[in-house]
Amino acid sequence: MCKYHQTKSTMKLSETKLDTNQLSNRSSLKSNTPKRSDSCKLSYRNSVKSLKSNSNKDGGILHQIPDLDVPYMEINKEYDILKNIAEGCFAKIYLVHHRPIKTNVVLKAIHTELTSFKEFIKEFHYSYQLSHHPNILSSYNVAFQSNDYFVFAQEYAPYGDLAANLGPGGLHESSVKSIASQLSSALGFMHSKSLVHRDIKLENVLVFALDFSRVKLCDFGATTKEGTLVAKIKHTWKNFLPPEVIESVKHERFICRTSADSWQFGIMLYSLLTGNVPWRKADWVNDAKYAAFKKYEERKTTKIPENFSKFSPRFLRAFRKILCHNTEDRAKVTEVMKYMKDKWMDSKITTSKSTGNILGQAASDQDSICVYLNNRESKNSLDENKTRLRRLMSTYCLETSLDQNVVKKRIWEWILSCEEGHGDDVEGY
Ligand SMILES: Nc1ncnc2c1ncn2[C@@H]1O[C@H](COP(=O)(O)OP(=O)(O)OP(=O)(O)O)[C@@H](O)[C@H]1O
Repeated sequence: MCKYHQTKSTMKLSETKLDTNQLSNRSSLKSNTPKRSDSCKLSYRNSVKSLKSNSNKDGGILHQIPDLDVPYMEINKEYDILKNIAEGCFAKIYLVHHRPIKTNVVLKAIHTELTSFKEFIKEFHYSYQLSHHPNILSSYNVAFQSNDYFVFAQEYAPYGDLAANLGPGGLHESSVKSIASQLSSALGFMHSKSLVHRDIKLENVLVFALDFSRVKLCDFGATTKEGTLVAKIKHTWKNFLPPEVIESVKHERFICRTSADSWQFGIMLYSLLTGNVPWRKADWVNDAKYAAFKKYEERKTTKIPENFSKFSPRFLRAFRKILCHNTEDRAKVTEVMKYMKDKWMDSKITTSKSTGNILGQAASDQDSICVYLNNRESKNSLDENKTRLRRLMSTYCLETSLDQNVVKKRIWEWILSCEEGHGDDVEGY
């Protein structure tokens, strides 16, 4: 069997055929350093063993980001690029064919100007170490630098991400339950190791079966140990940010908690069930939809907010707990499992689920629009990405027929307004 395709339970680093040792002919990044690929392998073999046997809450060795070096190699030396799958805010995602092993894998290539080497190693470390969970994307023990990119290898998700699979009316309740249970398991696993993902969104869940019976969490670029002081992640949808993050003072750090993942998980469930987001921003002062929900969640009114009226009373209870404003009282991600036997949508509600009624609000969320357009348009995205972007925007009920000159102007305004705070969006270790 191809070593890339071994099941996670049997995948050991010593058996991973294409590992950094196989890149040993390539010059080390720092020629005066010892052969770092050896220490990388050793370190990881130990840590995988420890991780499996380590049941204590602090995650043990998982939190020790190794002091690795990676070899230099040009991608085309061993790989044929088959497809540019996507461009995230930080990374280019390529489907490639690895000639020596004759197999297809994905390379995530992060521009060296967009990340530090330390941050890259941190993402690679968490991606690799969490890989043995069945609902977490498998990353391989392959990392290198190529020209201006830090690169690591992952398995390929044939059906893209959840955003690309979500229509305007949302998914069927049974599919959402299946996705919810898999993500609850993946996130519950991370939380049991005191790790916070910090960027739960539709684009970070990859689809391996068209009936959603196999989905996997990806993108551990923002993953952080619980309790660490962090700054806001700027390049993400504001709709998904929890209130405590929205409320955090600009440029000031805050303590990262697993409750933030619970919140984003709750917003994702809403999005999957409805094809919409519940509000533009969890800011009760400036967002009427969130203000109405907060009042209901805090039992200051019995009036169900209009955009929540389509859910069953039982699932409304779940939403109240997972979208609880108070982080101390917010439900854990695993709480959703208690509701698997209940109906989630209210069958009495017959109105169409697909009304894009937050267009007015969402279209004014220029940061969200610009983050995406800036990211994809300015990098000469492929048509495929543009289609995906349009689909994604329609999922979030964002205007898709924008005047491109207006868009460009907004992008530049946004870039200029961000420049001042650039570099604040990544936490320290
Ligand atoms: N292994 C994979 N197989 C298929 N598609 C993938 C894979 N990894 C990533 N993608 C696609 O590429 C997109 C971007 O990937 P990823 O989130 O890792 O990059 P990023 O630059 O860190 O993203 P972000 O913009 O969220 O910061 C994903 O949303 C998904 O659509």
